[in-house]
Amino acid sequence: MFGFLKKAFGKTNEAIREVLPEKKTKISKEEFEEILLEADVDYELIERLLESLPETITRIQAYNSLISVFQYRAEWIDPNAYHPFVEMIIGVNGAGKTTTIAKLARRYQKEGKSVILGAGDTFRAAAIEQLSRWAEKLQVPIVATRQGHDPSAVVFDTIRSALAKGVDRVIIDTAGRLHTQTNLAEELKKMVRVADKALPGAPHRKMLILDGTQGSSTVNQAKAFDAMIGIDGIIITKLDGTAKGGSVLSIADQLKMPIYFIGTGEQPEDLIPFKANEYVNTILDEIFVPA
Ligand SMILES: Nc1nc2c(ncn2[C@@H]2O[C@H](COP(=O)(O)OP(=O)(O)OP(=O)(O)O)[C@@H](O)[C@H]2O)c(=O)[nH]1
Repeated sequence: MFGFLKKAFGKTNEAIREVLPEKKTKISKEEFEEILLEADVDYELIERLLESLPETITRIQAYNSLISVFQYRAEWIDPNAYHPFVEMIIGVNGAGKTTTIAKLARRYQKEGKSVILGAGDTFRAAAIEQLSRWAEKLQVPIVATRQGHDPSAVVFDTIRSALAKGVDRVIIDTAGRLHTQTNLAEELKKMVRVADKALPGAPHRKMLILDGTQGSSTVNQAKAFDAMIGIDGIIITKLDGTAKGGSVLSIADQLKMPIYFIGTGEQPEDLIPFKANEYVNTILDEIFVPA
């Protein structure tokens, strides 16, 4: 797992090495500040972190400082607590929703769970096609209608089909953009209401997909979606292709929501559970000489 994370943060680690060509046992406050800036951590957060640190910083001190960002109370949702477990995948177009749905489906299959997909982005024909292709590749059933049809009908049919067939996990795609933001909010709210009608309590998890290459600016997107329907958790994609790995800290700090997974590539296997301690250690391994 550690190796996977290292690979995912390759570009961020390169950026750190530019600031600090050689690993050290202690670093100065200025060096720590520069490293965090280079990794795209929000400046206001950096200032806060530096405030409580001494002029020269050891690994333990840096660890305690960075890990503190993740120490907020958040409710973690366990898919195994529900049958079927219904999950809605939310986010702007291009964030990586479709690919992430494929990754989740593959992951659940590996856990021995049966999966059904719902093609709830009926705004774009391409989205329906793309998800259908993944369904075929992964050999999972999919409920899809034609472009322009009501996505809430897809939600209802997908959940009912899961109930009828005893499927374990339901993953529903949603539109990332409609003609107006108000339309999008109304559509997402209706999808949530209809899910609850099909199965009281559903959807159990509304998962937001954030594009890691967009850095800390994704925080505003997240707040907008959270205001619309309430977000239960986050997946950050494309961290493998960017030096902005530090944005995870800003996202955690500002949203205080569970970060469930990070996307580390374009293949269905490229999804790893996010663990704050591994993340912090991956960054610190690049700064400090091994103890
Ligand atoms: N390197 C990398 N690429 C990713 C990752 N996740 C998604 N992508 C790529 O990002 C692009 C957009 O992903 P999609 O899954 O199509 O995104 P979407 O949010 O469904 O976007 P639309 O299809 O435009 O709605 C694709 O080329 C994916 O292969 C990731 O974790 N790492």
